[in-house]
Formats: sequence, structure tokens, C-alpha cells
Amino acid sequence: YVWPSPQLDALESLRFELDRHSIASFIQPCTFFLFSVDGPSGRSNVADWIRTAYHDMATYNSTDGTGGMDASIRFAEEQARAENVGDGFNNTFRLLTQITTRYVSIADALALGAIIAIENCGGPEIAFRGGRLDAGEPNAPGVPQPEQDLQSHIDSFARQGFNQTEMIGLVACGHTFGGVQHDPFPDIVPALNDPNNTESVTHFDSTFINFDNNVAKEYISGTTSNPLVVGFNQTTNSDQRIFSSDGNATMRSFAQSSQLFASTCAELFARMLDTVPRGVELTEVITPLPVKPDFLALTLDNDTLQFSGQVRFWNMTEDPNRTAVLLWEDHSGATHNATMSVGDTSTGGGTTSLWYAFDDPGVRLDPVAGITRMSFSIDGELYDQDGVGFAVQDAIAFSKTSCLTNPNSSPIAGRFDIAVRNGANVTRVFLEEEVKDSVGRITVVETDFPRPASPSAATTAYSLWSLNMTQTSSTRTIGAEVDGIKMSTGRLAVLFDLPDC
Ligand code: HEM
Repeated sequence: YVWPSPQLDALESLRFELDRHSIASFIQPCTFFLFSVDGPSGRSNVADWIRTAYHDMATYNSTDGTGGMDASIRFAEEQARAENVGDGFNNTFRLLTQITTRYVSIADALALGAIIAIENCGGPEIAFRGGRLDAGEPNAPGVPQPEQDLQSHIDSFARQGFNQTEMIGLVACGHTFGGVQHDPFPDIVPALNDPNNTESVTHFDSTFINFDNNVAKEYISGTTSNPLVVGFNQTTNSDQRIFSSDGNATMRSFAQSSQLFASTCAELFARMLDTVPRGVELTEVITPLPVKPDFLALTLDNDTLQFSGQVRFWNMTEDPNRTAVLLWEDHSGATHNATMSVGDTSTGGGTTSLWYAFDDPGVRLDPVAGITRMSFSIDGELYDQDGVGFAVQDAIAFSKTSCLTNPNSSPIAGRFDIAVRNGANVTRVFLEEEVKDSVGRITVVETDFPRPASPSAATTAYSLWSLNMTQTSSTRTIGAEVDGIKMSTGRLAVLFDLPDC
């Protein structure tokens, strides 16, 4: 995709800058389980997330297009059903809702969590698309249960959009992680009284914390202890019935080839996560941008416009001899350049990225000339998104005239000034505040800056729009409507660091 795209940019960061976001910290190491009470529980966040994603999807009805990945399993009413026994679903949302924003739905967070868990615990790379929408109410039931017979499972997976071979695959792919707990399934697995497995989990294979084909190898060699294969209760041996339903052909092929198992699972997991209610349009598969600007900020300081930001170069490591240059074009078509300084690195997707910065206060621009787009040059090689450049919107900027009108009040009060470019088609400037609706979906509440009756000129190029506000604990950012299109600057509207008026 072409940068900027707020939703794709946000999803791309979560997917590929693992060490900068909280998701990865919950699955490092893959044995990590945040909710253990009495020591090692035998459970993991990883297994919880993957099972939750499957149970969310399993309500899909391919005939009428209802159900699917829409985070409806967050509703207590779904979790109260026998098909969703256990606290793993609640645990999952307690962690994964930490990364939801207006751009990242709860269902996208769930899909991302499952993908990052699988990939980072030995699994194959899985194609990730974003754009799932969160259900406003529970879906109809439909998750398979171990005591159902084979035909019910074949029918159930067919309703979900998977044929019999794919059913065998998806169950094996899921059951390479985790196991069955005694508490929710006392009729399937025994209490273990093991201080290293406090929740009495009988695991599906001997390597239950990571992805591999041992679930198939141990099944075929007859050494498995999968409680849904060799459980003492025949009725609940659903994996046994499913795995053997084609004469073990599929499981044998998985046991023989770890590569076939990995590639089959990559495809089936992607399809599972992309099974969404009819009408929901997913984005393209998100791949890392080779060059990605971020944290851009424009600040009007008297007669200069300061432009700061960072840019990430995918799969690049530091080299002190390199010259990294920011190039930008102004409204008159002239180009300018500045050398960037080397900043941080970030890792994710098995790759290290290098960040260059044109950090605070950044480069100084003539406000009249402004900026329209930028590109980057590394040792003379130009990065300009195939000629389109990286568009920069200078219609609005934060103005340094912003100040505290009442620094001693509680909460403190101040005036936020936004500089609006003269001649730009800016119809609104507003505060954005992300709030959760009654079912946990994030929406944005906007508070308009009054349009000044006679704009006070900040410079020859910009006029000020002002809003008096008090400090609240919630995070607010600045947005505007430019040429009829809403945009967010991402700029935080915080009062604490402003000078007194
Ligand atoms: C007929 C289909 C299936 C049945 C009857 C079934 C049944 C079960 C049962 C009874 C458990 C134990 C849950 C617990 O103790 O908390 C379990 C765990 C699990 N299932 Fe399935 N499952 C099926 C398909 C799938 C599929 C398709 C996936 C994913 C692709 C999946 C992923 C998991 C995972 C990751 C766990 C481990 C959870 C943990 O250890 O906390 N299952 N399954």
C-alpha cells in the first residue's frame, strides 16, 4: 500500500514492530501465562489466544454469511454456553484489548494475537489482513464439542466453510498447542496434583508450547497422550474420530513432513482468521513497508515551521558510514534536504529495522513555502514510493502560542492553539477522544475548535484557531477536516508541558 493510510499504518506497526508494542511481551516466553495463581499452570496465553480465535470464528454460517471472526465471543452470553466453557476467552480479551484503537478492532487484535503467537512459537508465517468489524451482539451458537459424533463435526466444519480434509488439518494445527484442563472438562482429563501443572492440563502433544508436527507424529506412531484421542472416555475422543476419518491419510502426511504441516496450517489459519461476516471487507495482506515515516509533527514557532519525525527502514542495520537524507518539496515545487540522525532499532518478523530521525525540534521550514511531500535518500539511493513520494499535510500545525490559562486550577486549564494554513480548505479543527461504547467498541468523540470570526494571523501563512480546555486523564489528539476529508495529526493534546499564558 501507499503510505499514509492510518489504518494500515497502525496494523503494520503492530504486526511488524513487535518489540515496540505490548502484544509480544505476553508471549515471551511462549510458556508465559499471565493468570497463573499457584505457580506453573500448564496453560499459556498463546494457547488461549488461538483457541479464542477459533471459537470466535466457529459460529460462521457460510449459507447466510452470519457469524465468524467479529469478537462476539467477548460477550458474557457466548462465554456462558457449554461450547465455550473455561476462562481462556476472558483472559484473552483482557490482554488483547490493550492494543485496540479506532484503527484496530477487537477482532483484528484477536486475529493479530493468534498470528503473532503462532509465528513466534515455532509456527509458519501467516498472511494477515485487517478490517474486521466487532459484533454488537452475540452470534448464534456453533462451536463443535468433543462429545458430538463425527458427522456432526463434518457438518459443523462444512457450515464454517471447511471440508473434511481441512477439518482434520485445522484441528491438528490448533491442537499442536495447549491441552485440556481438568476444571472445565472433569469428564475428559483427571486432576493431576502436580505443582508444575496446577491447572491439571493434559496436553495434546509433548511439545505443547510450540508449533510443530508432533501432534501428528505422536498420533501416527501410537505414542500420543492427546486426551481427545486416547482419553478414557470414548465418547469425547473427538480428535481420534476426526483424525482417522480419512483412514489417517492426512495425519500420516503431516507426520511425514513438517513442511507440509506448516504450509497447510499457514493457509488454514489465514482462512480461519479471514472468515468474517458477509459484507465485511478485509484489507489487502499487510506486508512490511520498506520505508515508513512515523511520529510526524508540525509545530509553528513564531516565523518557522518545525517539522520532526522518524522513518523506519525495514531490514536494515546500523552503518556509521551511511548518509541518510530527508528530502522535501514545498508548495512552490522547490526541494530541500537535511541529514537525518540514526536512531533506534526495532525488531519483529525475524527482522531488524533501523530508524532514522529528524527529531524535535526537527527541520526548520519557511511557513509560506510549507511542505507537500518528502522522500528519503540512503547513500544516494532514492526511496520515494515509486515516484509518488510521502505526502505530508501542512494544512494544520500545533502552535507554540498554546499556553496554560490557569496552571493552578484543578484540573489545570489551558488554551490550545492550532495554526491553520491560509488558503487551505480547512472546514473543521477538533479534539479527538477515543471512547468505548457500551459493547467495548472504540469510537471517536470529536470536540470542535470554534472557527474564529476574524482569524488572528500567526504568520503570513497561518491563522490560529483556539480552544479552551482542561486537562483530563483520557488521551486526546488533534484532528481536522481538510478538503472534506477527516484527518488526524496524531498530535497529543496535553496541557502539562505548556508554558503559562
Ligand atoms: C471438533 C473440533 C474441536 C473440538 C471438539 C475441540 C475441543 C477442545 C477442547 C475440549 C479443548 C480443551 C479446552 C480447555 O481445557 O480449556 C481444546 C483446546 C484447544 N483447542 Fe480445540 N477443539 C476443536 C477444534 C479446534 C480448532 C480448529 C482449533 C484451532 C485452529 C483449536 C484450538 C485449540 C487450542 C489452541 C486449545 C488449547 C487451549 C489451552 O490449552 O488453553 N481447537 N479444544
